[in-house]
Amino acid sequence: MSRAKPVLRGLYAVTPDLDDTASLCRMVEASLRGGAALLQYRNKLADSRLRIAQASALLPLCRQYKVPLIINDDLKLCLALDADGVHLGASDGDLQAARARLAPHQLLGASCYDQLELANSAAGAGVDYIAFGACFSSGTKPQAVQASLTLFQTARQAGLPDSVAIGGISLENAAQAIAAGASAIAVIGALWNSADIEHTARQFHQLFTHRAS
Ligand SMILES: Cc1ncc(COP(=O)(O)OP(=O)(O)O)c(N)n1
Ligand SMILES: Cc1nc(C(=O)O)sc1CCOP(=O)(O)O
Ligand SMILES: [Mg+2]
Repeated sequence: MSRAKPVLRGLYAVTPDLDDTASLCRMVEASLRGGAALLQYRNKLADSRLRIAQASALLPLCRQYKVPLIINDDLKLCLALDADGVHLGASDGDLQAARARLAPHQLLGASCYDQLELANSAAGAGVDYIAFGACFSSGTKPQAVQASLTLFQTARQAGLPDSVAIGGISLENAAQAIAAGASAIAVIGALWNSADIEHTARQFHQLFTHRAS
């Protein structure tokens, strides 16, 4: 049976660098209860054994909530687990080669930073979404380049794939990124550092359900 491609809209929760897998799963489940639409497994501090263990633990949780699990950086891990997609940045491998190895239902996302040229070439390589950032100043990645919110509308008008806003997204500024044309908002700090992850995820989610488009 062929599997449909997930819709890319809403809160895109990106995991924190946690080595305690049980805590990670509890936090992720709270975000899923709150309505996270996509989950990215990203752990920049874990070795490959821990990454395999954590992604393997998150996959059944995501399946239970019918939320796609996207693996950051690691196409091989995505393929080994039959996860729902992979996110690649500029130094994480060739997008066209990744597209060729992924099944049609698996998502491919690409970081485009502040560069429309990268978005154009990512689109040519067959990505499902492009990500622009940092949209705001990011505590997680303070060195990230700043990306203008005008990129979202320009990308949309150029017929490029759906775009994700990342970098410093909070409950205070997320509506600006959505109004600018972002289909999804990728969040680390403002979600996982909040006192009530489920409630915070729900508030992000509601930013999408309370508007027409
Ligand atoms: C949705 C999304 N957008 C951008 C990134 C950043 O990717 P990259 O530039 O490869 O940096 P790292 O996340 O690998 O540090 C992302 N992960 N997700
Ligand atoms: C992983 C990442 N990539 C970025 C980019 O600009 O490409 S900004 C970023 C960090 C996002 O974390 P927070 O929501 O805590 O700012
Ligand atoms: Mg990367």
